[in-house]
Amino acid sequence: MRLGWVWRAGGAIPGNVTLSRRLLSTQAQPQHAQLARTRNIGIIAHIDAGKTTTTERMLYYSGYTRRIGDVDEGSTVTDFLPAERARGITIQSAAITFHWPPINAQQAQTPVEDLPQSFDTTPRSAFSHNINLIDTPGHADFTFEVLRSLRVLDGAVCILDGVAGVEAQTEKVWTQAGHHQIPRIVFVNKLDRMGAAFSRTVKEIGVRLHGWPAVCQIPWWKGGNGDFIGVGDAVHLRGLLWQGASDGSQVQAFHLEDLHQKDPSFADEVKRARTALVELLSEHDDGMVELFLEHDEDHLAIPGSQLVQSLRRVVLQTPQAIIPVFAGASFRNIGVQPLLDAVVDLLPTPLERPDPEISLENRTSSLSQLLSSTSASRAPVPKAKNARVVSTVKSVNSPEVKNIQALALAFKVVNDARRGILVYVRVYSGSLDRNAVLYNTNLHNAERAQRLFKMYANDAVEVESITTGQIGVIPGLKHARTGDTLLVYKGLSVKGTPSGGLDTLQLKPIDVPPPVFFTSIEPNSLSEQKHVLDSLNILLREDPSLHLSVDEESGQTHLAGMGDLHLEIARDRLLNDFKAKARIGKIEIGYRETLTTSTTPCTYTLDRAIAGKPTKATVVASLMPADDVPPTEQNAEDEFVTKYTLPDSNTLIITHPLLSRLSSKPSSLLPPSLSLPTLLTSLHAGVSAALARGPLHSYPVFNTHVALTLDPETAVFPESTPSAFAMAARSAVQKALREANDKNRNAMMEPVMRVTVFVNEASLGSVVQDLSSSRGGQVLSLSGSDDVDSSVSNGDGVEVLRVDPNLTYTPPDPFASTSGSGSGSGSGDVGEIGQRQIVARVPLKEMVGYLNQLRALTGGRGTFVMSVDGFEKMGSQRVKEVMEGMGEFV
Ligand SMILES: Nc1nc2c(ncn2[C@@H]2O[C@H](COP(=O)(O)OP(=O)(O)OP(=O)(O)O)[C@@H](O)[C@H]2O)c(=O)[nH]1
Repeated sequence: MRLGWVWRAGGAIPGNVTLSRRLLSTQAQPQHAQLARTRNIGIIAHIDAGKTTTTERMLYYSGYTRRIGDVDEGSTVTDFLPAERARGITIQSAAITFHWPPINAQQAQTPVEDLPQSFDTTPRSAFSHNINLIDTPGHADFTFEVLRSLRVLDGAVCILDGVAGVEAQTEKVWTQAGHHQIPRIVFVNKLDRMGAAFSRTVKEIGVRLHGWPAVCQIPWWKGGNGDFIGVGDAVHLRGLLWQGASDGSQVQAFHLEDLHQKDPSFADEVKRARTALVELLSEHDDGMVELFLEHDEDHLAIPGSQLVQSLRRVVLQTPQAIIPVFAGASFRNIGVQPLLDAVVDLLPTPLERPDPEISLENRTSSLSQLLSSTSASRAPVPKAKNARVVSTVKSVNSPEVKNIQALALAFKVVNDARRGILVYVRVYSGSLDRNAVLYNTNLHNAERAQRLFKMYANDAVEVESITTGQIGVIPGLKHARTGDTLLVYKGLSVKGTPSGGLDTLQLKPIDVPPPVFFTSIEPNSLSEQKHVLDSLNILLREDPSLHLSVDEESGQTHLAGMGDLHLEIARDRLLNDFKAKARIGKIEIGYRETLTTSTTPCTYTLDRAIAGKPTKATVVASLMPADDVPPTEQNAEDEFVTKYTLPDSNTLIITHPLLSRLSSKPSSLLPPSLSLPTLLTSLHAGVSAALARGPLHSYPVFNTHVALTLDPETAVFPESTPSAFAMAARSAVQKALREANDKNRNAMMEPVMRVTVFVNEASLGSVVQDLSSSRGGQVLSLSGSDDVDSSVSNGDGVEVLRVDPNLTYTPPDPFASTSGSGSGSGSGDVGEIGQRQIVARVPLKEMVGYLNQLRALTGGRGTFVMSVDGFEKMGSQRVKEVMEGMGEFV
C-alpha cells in the first residue's frame, strides 16, 4: 500500500502575521502547555555545510516565507547583513520563530492545549510546536558567536556536508555543545552531490563526534546509483520520495510492501537499517529491550512511534552516547520535513533542560537554588554539594529574591536597517512584560522595554510578554549588549538598583577570549569622530569579542578581534553599513607587553584646570608581574579592599582605608560629588586605559598586577572629581610602567594557538615536520586510526566515548570503492575515517595563511581548527624578526 502525501507545505497560514499576533498573546495560555510545545534549537556545523540553505527550507515548509531564499543569490532570510549576503556566509547568528507542523487559521485561534500524556501511538510531531531557531556561523573566526548562542539553546541540529563528512569546525562546535549538555541530532546534507558518501560520514560521526550513530534514515539513490531521490525511513519502515513539485513540498511515502515492488534491494536495506537501529537502542535503553521481547524479538514488529520514544530517551541522556542521523539534500528540497519532525520528536523542551547556572557576587549557583532561597528563612535550605553555593544562597535575603519578576539573557544585539537596535533575549524565569524596567546587572543601569517582538522570518510581531523558556526581541534599548543579564525587579524605577546583592546576579557568564588581531581606525575628520565612535559602539554592543581602545593622548583608536575575517567584516560594516568615514589600518597580530620586574610605589598628583574648573587628585600605584603576587594579597578581602579581574590576565586591587564598601552612608572624608562606588569606577577606568598601551611598542599590557592605594586623608581634595581620579590613575600606572621598563626592559609576548590538524596517514610526516620545524610549533600529541581502541581523550584532554567504526551499521554508498552492508559489515574506507589528529602549539604569526600550505601538503584533504592557547614571552631574536616582518600581513 502506498501511503500517499505525508507533508503539506507552504501557505499553511494565510495572513500569518495577524494570526500569529493572536496566537502569541501568551498570557492567556497555560505556561506548561506552551513550554511543552516549544523548542529552542540551534543549527551548528562547519562553514558551507548548508545551515542557511536548510533554514530557508524550514521557513518555507512551515509557511512563514512564500519563496525559498537562495544563499548563492543572496536572498535568504537569516543571512541578512549585506556582508553576509555578499560573501554567502553566516556571520551573525539569527534567531527566528516558526511553527512545525504548520498551524492553520483555525489552530491559530485556539489556545495552546496540554499535549497528551503518552506518545506511544501519536508522535509529538502530530501537534504544532513553536520553534525558535538560531542559525549560527560556521567560520572559526565567529566561534564566539556560536558559543554565545549555545547558552540559550535547548537542542541542536548538526548539519554535515555528505561529501566532506565531519569537518574540523563541526567537531569543535559539537564538543562545545556537549560541554553545555545540549542534545544533538545530525543531518547529513548535500547527498545529491557527486562523491556523496553517507556511509563514510556515518562512520566519521562515530569516530570524530564520539557517539554511536543511530541511522534513522538511509539515502535513496535511484537504482542504487548517484541520483538522490529520497530517503528510507528506518523508524517508520517506509520509503519517502520527493517528486511531483520542484519546491519539495510533495512527499510520497511507500510502505515496505510497496517499496519491495518499487525497489526491492532498497526495501531490504531499510529493513537492515531498522534491525541495526533496534539493536543499538536495545544496548542503551531498557525500554527498547522490553519492547523487543514483547514483540517476539522481531525487529520489524516494533511500532515506529515506540522507536521514536526510545530515541528521545537516549538523546536526552547525559552524556549523549547515541546520535540520531538523518539524510537529505536541502538545496534539492529533500529531507527537510522529516528533519523538522525529528526536531519536535527528539529534542528537548525548555522544561527538560538542566537548571541554568547563575553567579551572584562572584559565586556560582543554580537559578532554581537561588529562587528557592525565598523560602529559606522558613524551611532549611537543602544541603548543597558545594559549600560556596550554600553561602551564596544564604547571602540573598528572601524578600529580595521574591522581588524577581523575570530574569532574561540578552544573547544577541542586532542593528536592523528598518527597526533599529534589536536585543534578542531568552527568558529564564518569570514573564518579561511590555513596559517592564530591565535592570542590567552587567552595566548596572536600567532601561524600559517599551515594546516586545517575536521574529517570524522577516516579520516582527508585537507581543505583550515573553515568558519563561521563550525567545523574543526587545527593540529600542539604548544600552543592553550581547551577553548581558536583564532583571525585572518588583517596583524598581529606571534610576533604582535592586537590593540584596541582586544587582550582581548573572546568568551563565562566559569568558570572552582575548583578541589576537587588531587594526587602527582614524576618522577622516574631527567632525566624523562622533559618528565613527557611535558606530563602533554599536558593533561592540553586538559583538563582545570585538575590543575597542581609544588613547586619549594620541587620539588613536584600535579595534581588536578574534581573527582577520572577524575584523575585515567589522571594517566592512563600519564603512558600508554605518557609512562611517574613516581610514582603517592594516590588520595586524595583537602582541602584548608584560613586566619583568616589580615597581616601587609611584605617586601621581593631578592638579590642573579641566574645563575651566580646578581639579586635584592623587593616586599611588605599584605594579608587579601577576605571577609574583603573594598569596596574602591574592586572598585579601575586606570592606576596605576592592579587587577586579581585568582583561588580558591583569588584576587590580584598590586599597581604600577609612572608606568602607559596606557602608551605605556618604563618607565625610569625600566631597559631596564623590562616592566610593564612583571613585572605584573612575580608578578602574583610568587603570584600564593605562594598560591598553604599554611603554615598549604600544601593545596592551598582559599579566600585570596593579595595586592602588587611596588614602582619603592625603589623596582626596575638595577639588577632586571622578574624571580627575581616572586621569590620575592612568598617569600613575603609565609612570610605573615606564619606570619598570627603564629599570628592566619589559618583555614582548605573542599569541600562541592550540592547533588541531586532521590529515590522512600519508601526509602525517610532512605536516608534523612543517609544524615543528618551519613554524616553530611544539607537537603535543598524535592520535588517530591506529589507536581507535586505546585513546579516550580528545584534543583538549577531555574523556570521550570511543566508537569502533567497524561496529557501526551503514548502508552501501554508490560512489564507494568498496561496499558492504549490514551491521558491522563496515563499508567505506575505515583507514580514511580514522584520520590522524595532530595537536600542536604554534605561534599565531606562523599560522597566517596556513590553510593553503596544509592543502598543498595533503592534496587538499587536510583540515585544521585553532584557538588561542595563551601568550608567550618572546626572546630578543624573535622580537627582532617579528618587528622586521611587521607590515607583511594585511
Ligand atoms: N549540491 C548541494 N549544494 C548545497 C546543498 N545545501 C547547500 N548547498 C550549497 O552549499 C553552499 C553553502 O550553503 P550555506 O547554506 O550557505 O551553508 P552554511 O552552512 O550556512 O554556510 P556558513 O553560514 O557560511 O557557515 C551554497 O552554495 C549552497 O547552495 C545541498 O543539499 N546540495
